[in-house]
Amino acid sequence: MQVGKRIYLKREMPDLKVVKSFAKLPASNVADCMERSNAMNPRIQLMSNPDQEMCGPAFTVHTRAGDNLAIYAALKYCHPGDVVVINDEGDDTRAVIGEVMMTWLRDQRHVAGVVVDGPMRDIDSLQNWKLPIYATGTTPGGPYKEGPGEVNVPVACGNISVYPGDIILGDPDGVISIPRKEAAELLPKAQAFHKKDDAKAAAFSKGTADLAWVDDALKDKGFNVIDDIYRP
Ligand SMILES: O=C([O-])CC(=O)C(=O)O
Ligand SMILES: [Mg+2]
Repeated sequence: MQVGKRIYLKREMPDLKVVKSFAKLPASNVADCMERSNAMNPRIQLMSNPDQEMCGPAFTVHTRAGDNLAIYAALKYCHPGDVVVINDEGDDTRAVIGEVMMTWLRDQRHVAGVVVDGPMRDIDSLQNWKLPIYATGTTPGGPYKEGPGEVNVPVACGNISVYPGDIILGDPDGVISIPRKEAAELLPKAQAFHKKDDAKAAAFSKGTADLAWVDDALKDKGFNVIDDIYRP
């Protein structure tokens, strides 16, 4: 089989009940429960105007820099509820997707979202869409359609490894990837963390939060609290 031109139609899939449950949690809380890892680089920006979180199994695409033939293959083969995750080899000169392809993904494939580690175009219209769309920016520069590229192989997106079938969760903060095999075990921890985080915000609002630990940490790490002004 020709490496660089493999299009896998099948993936190991996550438990879809688990996927649905993650959709109710902030991406930040879930990432915190993975030792604060697995959050994509902030160059991956929310470009549309969704009214709910993006959550679904990754349908991955590795496309050649500035080329979108492999993304067209994904258009053919992806499924309802998928999040299409695209690695564009770090190119920032050409948009590899725009309104025409997004219209198909929304209306014919009913995907849960699209994440492109590269530029897109037709933002004038797409910025108002409810479909969650993440990309690094926009350019009118268009893509080639030559290949090579691959579908449903491991990809890097926003500096994070994404395997086909990993759970992709996105909200206005950005996007995280949850490893498929660990997702069910992580879910209750993330739900408990989220509850605690809400309670924490309430305690900070009322002034009942206990910040004694800050003094301990500063002392422990050798900080000096100086009752004087800074003099150059
Ligand atoms: O021309 C392309 O392949 C990408 C594009 O603008 C669209 O999907 O609307
Ligand atoms: Mg277009």
